[in-house]
Amino acid sequence: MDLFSPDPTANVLPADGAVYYHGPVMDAASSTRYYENLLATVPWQSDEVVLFGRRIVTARKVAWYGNAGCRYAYSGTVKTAIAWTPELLELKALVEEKTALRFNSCLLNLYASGHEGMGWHSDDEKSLGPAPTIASLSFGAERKFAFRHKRSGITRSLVLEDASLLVMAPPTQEHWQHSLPKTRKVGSPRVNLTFRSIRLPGQ
Ligand SMILES: O=C(O)CCC(=O)C(=O)O
Ligand SMILES: [Fe+2]
Repeated sequence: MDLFSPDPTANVLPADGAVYYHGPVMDAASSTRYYENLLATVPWQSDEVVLFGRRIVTARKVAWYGNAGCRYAYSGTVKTAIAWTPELLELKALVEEKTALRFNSCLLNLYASGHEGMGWHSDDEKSLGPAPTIASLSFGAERKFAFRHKRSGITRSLVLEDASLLVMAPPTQEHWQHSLPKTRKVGSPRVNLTFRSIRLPGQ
């Protein structure tokens, strides 16, 4: 085995969770093709979140794709998923093959540069169920990704490379928060896709 390639069976976290970094999961030509397709074709929009009772418009842009009928209650608004494109279905199939899991929706994030990031949070919305696995695919600029344990405050971080896959398995969201820190060192865009499984009404 190449000493420098990540071991997808090694847990990034020391306790209370399971995070696996697969490194790049496709060749450079494919990743450039997906990156350019996503930048150009996704209807990117600023996200609106309610924080301490105030409405905040984020610099980061988002889009939410999913199976027909996927609705998602999130920070005071209800979102309806956009129908999968052929490219996103290809990426979903790749992620499902790597994780041996199925996903029915995907939240896409666009960070124009290192001036944009995402603060500490857990992906613990009720609609994800009690033990969600989140699979995160990254394209474009390399960015640092950090974890912080909710009780002890200990942190772990890693660099998410172009075309890389990160899998956050249960009970990670229960005990850890994650963030994408802002940085002055990055001047180019990063696209991130987080595949999730939303529980639909009646399930
Ligand atoms: O951009 C990332 O890598 C993380 C995105 C994230 O944490 C989220 O969408 O919940
Ligand atoms: Fe998240």
